[in-house]
Amino acid sequence: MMQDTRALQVAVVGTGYVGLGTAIMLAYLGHHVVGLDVDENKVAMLRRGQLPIYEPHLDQLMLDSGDRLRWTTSYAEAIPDADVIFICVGTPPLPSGQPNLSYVADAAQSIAGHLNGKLQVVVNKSTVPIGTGDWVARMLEEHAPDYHEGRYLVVSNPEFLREGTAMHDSLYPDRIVLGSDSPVGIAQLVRLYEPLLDQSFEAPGYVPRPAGYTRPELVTTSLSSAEMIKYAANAFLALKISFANEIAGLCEWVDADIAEVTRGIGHDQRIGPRFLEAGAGWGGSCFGKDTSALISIGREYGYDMPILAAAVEINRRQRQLVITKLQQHLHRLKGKRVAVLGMAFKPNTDDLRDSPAHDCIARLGELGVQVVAHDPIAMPRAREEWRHLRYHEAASAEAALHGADAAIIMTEWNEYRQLDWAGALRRMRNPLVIDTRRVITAALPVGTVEQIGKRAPGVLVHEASA
Ligand SMILES: NC(=O)c1ccc[n+]([C@@H]2O[C@H](COP(=O)([O-])OP(=O)(O)OC[C@H]3O[C@@H](n4cnc5c(N)ncnc54)[C@H](O)[C@@H]3O)[C@@H](O)[C@H]2O)c1
Ligand SMILES: O=c1ccn([C@@H]2O[C@H](COP(=O)(O)OP(=O)(O)O[C@H]3O[C@H](CO)[C@@H](O)[C@H](O)[C@H]3O)[C@@H](O)[C@H]2O)c(=O)[nH]1
Repeated sequence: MMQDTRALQVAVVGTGYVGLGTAIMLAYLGHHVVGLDVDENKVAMLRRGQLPIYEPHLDQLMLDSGDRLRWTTSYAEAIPDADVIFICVGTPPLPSGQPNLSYVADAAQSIAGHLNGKLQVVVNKSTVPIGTGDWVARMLEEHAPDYHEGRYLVVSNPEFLREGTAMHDSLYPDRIVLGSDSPVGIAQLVRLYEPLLDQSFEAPGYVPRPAGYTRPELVTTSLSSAEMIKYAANAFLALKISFANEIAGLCEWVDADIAEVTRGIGHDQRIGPRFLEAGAGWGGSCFGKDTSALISIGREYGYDMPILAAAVEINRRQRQLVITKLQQHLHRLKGKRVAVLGMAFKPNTDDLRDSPAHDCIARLGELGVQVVAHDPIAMPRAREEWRHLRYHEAASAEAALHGADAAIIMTEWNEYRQLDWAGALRRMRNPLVIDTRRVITAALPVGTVEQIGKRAPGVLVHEASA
C-alpha cells in the first residue's frame, strides 16, 4: 500500500463496469475515492455494500479498500475536493453507429459546475471519438463558475479491461495510456498510478500477480492519439477473431480443424495465440459499438474502412451460422425444443449487451422453436433485459438438456465444461449439440457434437462404433 502522503482524492463519475472497477482499484491502491452515479438505486446498493454487477473478486477488493471508498449521487459532494476526476459514463451506440455522447456531455457539464478553481485534472476513461477530449475541455471552461482558460486539464486514459477478468486486468495491465497536451496533467496521473507502475502494492491473494509479470508500459501520447488507441485496439482484436472465424469456415470445407490451425499460427510470435478462438462470433458492449464508431468516424471524413467493415460482416454471418448448423441436422425446427446454454456474452460476467446468445434465442423464436435457456449467473438480468424474447428458464444445464431435441452451447462457462455430457446426452430426446465454444473436448459414446471450424460431425462417435 502506498504512503498516505502520495494518496490523492479521486472522484469517479459513472459506476458501471468501468467506473466500479476504477474506483475500487484506486481505493485498494490507497487513494481516497468517491464514486458518483445518477442512478440512485445503484448508489443505494453500493452504500449497502452490494455490487450492482457480477464481476469476480470485485466484492472482495471492495471490502479490502475499507473506508477509503464512498458512494454518492451528488456532484456537489464529489467534485470540489477531488484532485482527479474520472469520467466513466456509457457511450452506447446510436442507430447511426456513432456513439451517444450525451452522457459524457451531461457529466462534463455537471463536473464543470462544481470545479474549485484550483488544479484539478479531468480524466476521460469512456471510449469516445477522437476530438472528444478537446470538446470536454471547452465544456469545462464554458460551464465552470469562473472562466479559466487552460486551467482545466483533460487527460485521456482509455480503459482496456475485459469483463470477467476486470480485476486482474486493472491490477496487472499490459500498458497504461495517458494522452494529454498538458505535462502537468500527465504528471498528476503518473503520481496516481505510481503503485501500479511500480507494482509496489501488495497483491491480493485472490488476484495474485501473474508469474513473470513485472510492470505495465507507460505510453504517453497526445489526447487524440490516446482516443484513437482505444478504438484501434478493439478494432484489431475484433478483426483478429473475425479472421479466425473466416478461416474456420474454410476449415470445414477442406477437413482441417481451426483449433489446430490457430495453435499452429499462434506460435509465430508475430501473430500470437490470443483472440483467435473461432466460435459464435464476438459480442459484448464494446467490440460492436467501437467497430461501428470507427467506421462512422471514417465516414465523416469520406474515408472507407473496408477491413473493419468485413470484420463486422463476418461476425454477423458467424451468428447466423449457429442456426444454419442446427437446421442442417434438424430439418424442421418448428415445435422442436432446443436448449441454449449460456446467455452472457462471455463467461464470468452477467453482462448481456450484444450477446450472440440473444440473436440465437431471438431467431429460434422466429422459427417457432421452444427455447429452454440457462446461464449460471446472467438469468436474473435476462429476466429484466430480455423480456422481449420468448424462452423458458431452466434451473440447471441438466434440466435444460432433459428431453431437448438439440442443444446449443453459446457461452463457455466452466460449469458446462465440467458437465457429465455422456449422461446429459442420453437424457436428451435427440442427442445433438451445437458446441460453438469447444466446451466438449472428449469423445462421447452417444450423439452428435457439431463444432465451429471442424468438419461435421465433429467429435461424433456413434454408439454402434464406440
Ligand atoms: N464495459 C467494459 O468492459 C468497458 C471496457 C473499456 C472501456 N469501456 C468504456 O467505458 C465506458 C463505460 O462503460 P460501462 O460498461 O462501464 O458502462 P455502464 O453502462 O455499465 O455504466 C455507465 C454508468 O454511468 C452512469 N451515468 C450515466 N450518465 C451519468 C452522469 N451524467 N453522471 C453520473 N453517472 C452517469 C450510468 O447510470 C451507469 O451506471 C464506455 O464508454 C465504454 O465503451 C467499457
Ligand atoms: O478468441 C476469442 C476471444 C474473444 N471472443 C469473443 O469476443 C467477445 C469479447 O471478449 P473480450 O474481449 O474477452 O471481452 P470484453 O469485456 O468485451 O473486452 C473487450 O472490450 C473491452 C471494452 O472496450 C476492452 O477494454 C477489452 O480490452 C476488450 O478485450 C466475447 O463475445 C468473446 O466470446 C471470441 O469469440 N474469440
